[in-house]
Amino acid sequence: MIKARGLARRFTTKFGPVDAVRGVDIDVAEGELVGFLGPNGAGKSTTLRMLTTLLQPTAGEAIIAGRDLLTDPAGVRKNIGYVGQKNGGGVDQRVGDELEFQARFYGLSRSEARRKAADLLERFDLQGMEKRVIITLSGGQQRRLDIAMGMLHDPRLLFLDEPSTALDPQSRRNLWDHIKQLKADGVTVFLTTHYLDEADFLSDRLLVIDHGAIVGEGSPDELKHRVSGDLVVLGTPQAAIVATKFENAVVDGEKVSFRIPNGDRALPQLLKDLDAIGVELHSVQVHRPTLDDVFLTMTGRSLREDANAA
Ligand SMILES: Nc1ncnc2c1ncn2[C@@H]1O[C@H](COP(=O)(O)OP(=O)(O)OP(=O)(O)O)[C@@H](O)[C@H]1O
Repeated sequence: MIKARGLARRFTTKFGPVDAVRGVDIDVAEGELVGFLGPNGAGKSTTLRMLTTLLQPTAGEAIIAGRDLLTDPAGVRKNIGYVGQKNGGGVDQRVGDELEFQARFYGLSRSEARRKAADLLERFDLQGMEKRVIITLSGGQQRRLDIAMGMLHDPRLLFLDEPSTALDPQSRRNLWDHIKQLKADGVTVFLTTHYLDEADFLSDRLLVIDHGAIVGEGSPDELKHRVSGDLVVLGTPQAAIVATKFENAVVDGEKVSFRIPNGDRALPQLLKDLDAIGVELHSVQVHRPTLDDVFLTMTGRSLREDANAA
């Protein structure tokens, strides 16, 4: 669905050139839900704007939904949906009017537009809201309406830019369910996010971008396994002795922690070995690595801190 090679964008500013995206390769198969994860300023929006024809790349090429980005941008536009960070349509319009107006814009007849609007309102849990003025909808309802508008022409590939920004936790979960449903309906989804929980929950596969370059790729679980291993924390009065057995072990009073691959599977043998050398244990915990551990290992920075600072 997406095959991009060496896609790059340099901005010229009065302070000199800014290489926002430095030659990225992106492959997305039909039916995948791919998360594009990175901190603020990493180059997510710039990449997305290039993939959706809104911004001309300074180098590289791409085939999007079967069309050539450089030679057939109109063809790309016809075959994709794009939901930006601030869509909203005409905020002083009524929900139903706006959907029908946009549907007519895509060439649907009046009756087809009405049918399509009703269908999308139901699909995105907005039944009965036709007559509401858009600005009176809740944040979550407005986001769902934005996505409904992006789906008016039944694109097989949908781009979502930071879909759940500024939503409360309950609305975010609800929106995520709708995004998962799109995938279940066969739509290929490519979304940008700087939220670890969103990337983890939604993505079949993640592309991690930092400073305009892709620094990691894989399913959330693959990335977590590959980079950090599981964190094992043992409570024992002999913490210092246990620490000598593991590389990178950290002792904190009567606690010792260290990382090992597949901690849950390794643990039974490990406990037997410790017992054999007379180590007395009070508690045992295994923590699976988080995507933040992954990001920290890849870039030396915590994405959580970046996200909190945003
Ligand atoms: N029009 C522009 N002119 C100059 N620099 C730009 C322009 N647009 C983006 N940049 C710079 O390019 C880099 C990447 O920006 P981009 O908006 O793609 O990041 P992002 O990952 O989407 O961040 P955010 O999550 O904040 O939207 C940043 O350093 C940004 O300041």
